[in-house]
Amino acid sequence: MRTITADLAIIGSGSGNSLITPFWDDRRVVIAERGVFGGTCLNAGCIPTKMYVRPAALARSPEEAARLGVAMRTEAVDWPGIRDRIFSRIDAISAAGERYRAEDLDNVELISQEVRLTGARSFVAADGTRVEAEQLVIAAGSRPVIPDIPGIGLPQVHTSDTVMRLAEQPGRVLIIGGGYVASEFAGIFAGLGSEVVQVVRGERLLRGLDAEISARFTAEAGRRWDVRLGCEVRGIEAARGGVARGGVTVEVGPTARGAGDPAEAADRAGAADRIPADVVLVAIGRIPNSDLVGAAAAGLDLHADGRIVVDEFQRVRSGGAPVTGLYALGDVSSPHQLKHVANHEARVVAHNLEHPDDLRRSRQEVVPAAVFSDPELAQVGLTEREAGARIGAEHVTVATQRTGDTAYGWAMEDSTGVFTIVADRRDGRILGAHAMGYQASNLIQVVVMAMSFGIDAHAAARGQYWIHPALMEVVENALLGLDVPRGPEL
Ligand SMILES: Cc1cc2nc3c(=O)[nH]c(=O)nc-3n(C[C@H](O)[C@H](O)[C@H](O)COP(=O)(O)OP(=O)(O)OC[C@H]3O[C@@H](n4cnc5c(N)ncnc54)[C@H](O)[C@@H]3O)c2cc1C
Ligand SMILES: NC(=O)c1ccc[n+]([C@@H]2O[C@H](COP(=O)([O-])OP(=O)(O)OC[C@H]3O[C@@H](n4cnc5c(N)ncnc54)[C@H](O)[C@@H]3O)[C@@H](O)[C@H]2O)c1
Repeated sequence: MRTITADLAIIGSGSGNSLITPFWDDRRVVIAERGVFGGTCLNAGCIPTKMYVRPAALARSPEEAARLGVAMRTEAVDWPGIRDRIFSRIDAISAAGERYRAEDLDNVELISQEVRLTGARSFVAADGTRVEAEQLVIAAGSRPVIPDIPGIGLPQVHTSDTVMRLAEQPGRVLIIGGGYVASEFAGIFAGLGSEVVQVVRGERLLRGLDAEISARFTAEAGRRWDVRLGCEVRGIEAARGGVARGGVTVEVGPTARGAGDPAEAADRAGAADRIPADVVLVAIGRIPNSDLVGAAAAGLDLHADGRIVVDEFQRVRSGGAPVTGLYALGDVSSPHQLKHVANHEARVVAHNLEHPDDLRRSRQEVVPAAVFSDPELAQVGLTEREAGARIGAEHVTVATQRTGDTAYGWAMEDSTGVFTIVADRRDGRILGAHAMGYQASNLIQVVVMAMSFGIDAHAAARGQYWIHPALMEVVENALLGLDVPRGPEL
């Protein structure tokens, strides 16, 4: 069997692909990829989902237009056309990236197979090819969790990996889960006109977000699609006729968990709905692919949830100590599972590979996130409760601005948008922000910038002009609503 000796070996072609900088032009690099080249974000994650979000927003715009006195109608949604537009672009980028790595670069070898670690800086591919490297990076990502439910293997059951490539738009989608993926797809399918039933174990959607925003979003989602809170899927069966295009029947009942006494638990277990659906989407979290690379067998330290343990320089730990020349980045090691975090870590690792005597730390203090659902959500930093626990509730000041109470909100007749900022009342330091509504992911970036560069709330509000009457005045007003010390003004 062949053994390749490399200066750098990378497992995973998502964020890992960006590590091959010009520095490696005269050095030997191996990159292994078991699936589609380019990883999750490009092929089945951020990019295609957001390319569906836009047509979904357009398709549901008649509802908003009617509020403003414009009568519009969505004539039709061309799912195959939308799908093919999205994937003709994406598949071409993936194929070109693969070709470039496999054929155009003499110093890079692409191994299109699953590989498993045989040591700290070596691995073996499925066909027996061995790779021994001076430095190795594990950028193996994560994959959807599949629950152990009867019928889970039916062809109508999908994950985010497959649901965007359906041959036709489903009439009715049943979505299991209340997190990011579930809430984004619920918004997409409902916007495009599919009936959506979202089955959630807890009492709120997106429970990881600020409690107020999560409660407001749960209420908004319930107005747009059928949200079954406190429920679980007990089984999925192929429908015997009745459901168009060979769908399924899904048994959904209240969660037995949390029922106080056994009689109530028994009642809950007995009650169940049988819900027909064309497609079931499972979206209950993602597990790190550390098992696929054989991280435990190679002696690498793992967190309880399967993530590889790294230090602040992204060096992998084994027996508590960092392993020289072995790094991990992205979903396989990060608690965030966000592409902008994986990209940042890849930039840090790229530097550290090239400068082993001058290591850089990855910075995780101010990590924003957005959920591109309907309505859109965004967050950064601490919630009010977390801030209270951190600095004492008496030092926390919070202001919430409704979009509907600003000039742009009047123009939109907005009734959903809110922007909340949490700060330290002693010095105006911004601790967090939580937003829901139109363009929430863009609006929050101003706060991300203030937090990243240490601009206090009053300086952010009054140290610059805010264009009037732009939507961004929502953020200005939230900043002005905080009880913080006032400094110089523009
Ligand atoms: C539906 C969806 C929507 C998302 N939307 C957003 C968003 O809007 N914004 C955002 O910030 N994040 C989003 N994310 C999260 C984002 O996609 C991930 O955080 C990011 O892609 C992780 O990058 P990565 O490089 O760590 O892993 P990946 O891109 O998953 O790359 C890992 C690669 O390693 C390969 N691999 C694994 N094991 C092996 C092995 N043993 N041998 C060889 N190859 C192997 C895998 O096949 C994979 O291609 C979304 C995720 C999903 C699922
Ligand atoms: N816009 C974005 O940035 C974006 C979009 C999609 C995904 N992502 C990333 O991908 C990650 C994974 O997304 P996700 O939505 O799969 O996970 P998630 O962690 O966001 O949500 C998982 C949901 O499933 C529920 N759940 C867990 N186990 C369950 C079970 N056995 N039965 C029923 N429900 C169960 C949880 O309570 C939760 O509501 C996210 O955490 C996020 O970091 C980001």
